Amino acid sequence: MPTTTQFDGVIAIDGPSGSGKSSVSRRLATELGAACLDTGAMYRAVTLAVMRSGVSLSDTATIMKVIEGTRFEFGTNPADRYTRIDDVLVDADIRGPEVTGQVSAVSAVPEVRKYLITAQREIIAAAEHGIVVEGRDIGEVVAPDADLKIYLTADPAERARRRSSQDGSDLAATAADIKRRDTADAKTTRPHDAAPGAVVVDTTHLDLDQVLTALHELIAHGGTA
Ligand SMILES: Nc1ncnc2c1ncn2[C@@H]1O[C@H](COP(=O)(O)OP(=O)(O)OP(=O)(O)O)[C@@H](O)[C@H]1O
Ligand SMILES: Nc1ccn([C@H]2C[C@H](O)[C@@H](COP(=O)(O)O)O2)c(=O)n1
Repeated sequence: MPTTTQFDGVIAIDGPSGSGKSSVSRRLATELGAACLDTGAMYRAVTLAVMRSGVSLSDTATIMKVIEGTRFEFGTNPADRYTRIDDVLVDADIRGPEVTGQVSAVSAVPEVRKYLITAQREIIAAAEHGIVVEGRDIGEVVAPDADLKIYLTADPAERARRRSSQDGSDLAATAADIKRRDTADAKTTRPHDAAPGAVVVDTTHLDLDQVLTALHELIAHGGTA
């Protein structure tokens, strides 16, 4: 079992789709007694709200009216992470194929990013006992002064294998979807590159316990390998 390390700062975890950001962030936050923020869930939630509204993705002004008129809530307790839209839990809906197919396009709208980055910084500032924040642009854009920046990655084939064994999806279709999303996300963020100052953790040959052990060692040594 990884050792528990005292930490009450900000940890940024970025990486491509399926690299293990959510699983690792939730466990790390639990072991540190910190909060955790899934920024991908935020992009997914606004995507769902926009899709439900029927607004065209090219109509930025109306998209923003929909988003600003919607109540979003994001739970940051790692034991009880949730996403609500207008008081209704939407965790299953935001991870379904329809939202996954549209989220890169909505995330590419600059006004949407500005809105969510402001919200993310507010949540980070309000965290009282440290926070682990996961996404694609945390170490570079959202929290460039994070105390520790991690770039979590794994071979695309291994990422597809993990995702497909998690949800029972067809391996080839999952690999194609991961590739499509990495390519689409690369137009907006840099899922293939570590942020300046980030430590690269390649998990291709590491299980979750080994990843957690590596992260606790990094925290204990001030972010150096
Ligand atoms: N080191 C690991 N070894 C084995 N399986 C892992 C490892 N890390 C994550 N997994 C598994 O891989 C799958 C994808 O992980 P996870 O959802 O945490 O990735 P993610 O980077 O948050 O993905 P996305 O960006 O698509 O939300 C999960 O089933 C998770 O349990
Ligand atoms: N900081 C972030 C987080 C996520 N996104 C976009 C790109 C992803 O395809 C999508 C969903 O994220 P996931 O739940 O798969 O981690 O949201 C982003 O642009 N910036």
